[in-house]
Amino acid sequence: MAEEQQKSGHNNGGNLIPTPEEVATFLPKTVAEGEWEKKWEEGATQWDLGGPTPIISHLIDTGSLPNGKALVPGCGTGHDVVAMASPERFVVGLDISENALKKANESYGSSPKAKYFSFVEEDVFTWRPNELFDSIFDYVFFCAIEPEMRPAWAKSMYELLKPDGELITLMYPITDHEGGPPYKVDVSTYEDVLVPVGFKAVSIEENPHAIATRKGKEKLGRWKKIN
Ligand SMILES: C[S@@+](CC[C@H](N)C(=O)[O-])C[C@H]1O[C@@H](n2cnc3c(N)ncnc32)[C@H](O)[C@@H]1O
Repeated sequence: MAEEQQKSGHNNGGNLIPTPEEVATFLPKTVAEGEWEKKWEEGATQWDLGGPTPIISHLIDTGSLPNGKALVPGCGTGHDVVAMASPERFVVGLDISENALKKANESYGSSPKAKYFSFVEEDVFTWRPNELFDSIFDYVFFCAIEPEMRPAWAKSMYELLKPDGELITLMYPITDHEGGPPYKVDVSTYEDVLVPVGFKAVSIEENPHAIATRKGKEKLGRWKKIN
């Protein structure tokens, strides 16, 4: 059924799942207008933590990140990508911004881990590699896209993962502010788009490792792709 939903672009459970043609009509907003590139050029990147988000280090230390091939969509300067990379886990950091990836390469291009990750300049909504991923980690990407793109985001996550792949969402910001980006989120915001395309929540937990300014505004969601 999930497959049918994807192909049809029909309304399921109140969520419109766009066809690739519809997604293409959204793209001018995020890509052609060059908004993200401008932010990177101007250094208006207040979201950048300057290092990996602490929950990633915790998941690595506790052996709770899947091995295999991992994707970080909207990876920015790639701190999480490099932290996650290991001989057991090859990580692809994807971003549409040439400037973001230039910074990522400047910072990490000569890292001793360089053979375990790569940065790819592509659009999450249209990029479909031949080889699918075992896991995807989304942090500050879901909240950065326009809310009407969320069904297309869910569809992309589904299409980029292997059949039993895992999507890990660090849900942020769980607030009640208006506007964005970042746009406010909550658990149901993710459920509303992930469940109709074929994901099941495995666990949703508070993030005790959030940085001080994000404390109480983050939850870690782990989702399995079911068919
Ligand atoms: C708010 S930043 C977050 C970066 C990083 N995840 C972090 O937490 O530091 C969102 C990133 O998504 C990228 N982005 C926006 N739309 C994208 C798209 N359609 N495909 C790939 N990357 C995209 C932007 O260039 C930007 O680097």
